[in-house]
Amino acid sequence: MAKRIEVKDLDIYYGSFLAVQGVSMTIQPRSITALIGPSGCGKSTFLRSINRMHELVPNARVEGQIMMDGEDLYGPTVDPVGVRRQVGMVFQRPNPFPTMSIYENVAAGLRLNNQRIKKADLDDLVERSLRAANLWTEVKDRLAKPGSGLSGGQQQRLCIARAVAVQPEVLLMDEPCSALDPISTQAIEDLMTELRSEYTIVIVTHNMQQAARVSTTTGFFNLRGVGQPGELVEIDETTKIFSAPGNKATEDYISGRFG
Ligand SMILES: Nc1ncnc2c1ncn2[C@@H]1O[C@H](COP(=O)(O)OP(=O)(O)OP(=O)(O)O)[C@@H](O)[C@H]1O
Repeated sequence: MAKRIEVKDLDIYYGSFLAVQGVSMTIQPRSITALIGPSGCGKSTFLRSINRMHELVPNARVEGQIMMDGEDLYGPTVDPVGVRRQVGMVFQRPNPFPTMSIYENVAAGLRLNNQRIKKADLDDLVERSLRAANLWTEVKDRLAKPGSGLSGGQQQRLCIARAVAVQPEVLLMDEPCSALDPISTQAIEDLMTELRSEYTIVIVTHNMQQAARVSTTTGFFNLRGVGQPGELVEIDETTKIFSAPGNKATEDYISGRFG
């Protein structure tokens, strides 16, 4: 299921404001790529360009190319809704559909994709997704209860179950643990490590220890200067970035000298 993403010379705009400039990188399948960097350097903007959510902002656009297993995600005939189905996203704050039950939260996307799905098949997929998100045992006796009644960490795992239910190729996670306590954070990190074997995962995090713990590859973004666009400074194996980065700015950032 996992796919390789190749980004070439990507520029990302909000209207006339160039927020991110000249990003080129390869994101490997069955791996976790962490994106780190100071506030405002464009990590979230870049992440949202991978599933074409960026263009939901009025007048926002990209130039350049993002290829997923050879297919240009911004090709003229490509349906952005289809891209978002293949490239799932988990946000900073858990955002389950508040009035829906736990079951319906996971089933909603499946129903949208396949309106004729049989109840037994849906039950099976909901269970599988909740198991994949390490949530099944905690919720199996309360599937009809609202998703909003779960703890923050459980809600975030519910959102991950909802994202994996539609069997995406890629999972984007924008600071998925920043609203969670350390125990829930560990549960999500363990889950990411398990999901790694099946997906291409890209995570934005401010937590350097988290990037070091969970990711295989780390990309460091920085601002070229005040009022200047963000750029990808370097990307390499996580162990290398945290032990011997190639760039002074990366070293300063990971050692806490700025950001
Ligand atoms: N909807 C928007 N409209 C206009 N400009 C935006 C919008 N969202 C972000 N920006 C701008 O784009 C730049 C990059 O922002 P972005 O949120 O991607 O950075 P970030 O690295 O993810 O920051 P943080 O770590 O604080 O979340 C910033 O200058 C920001 O002000």
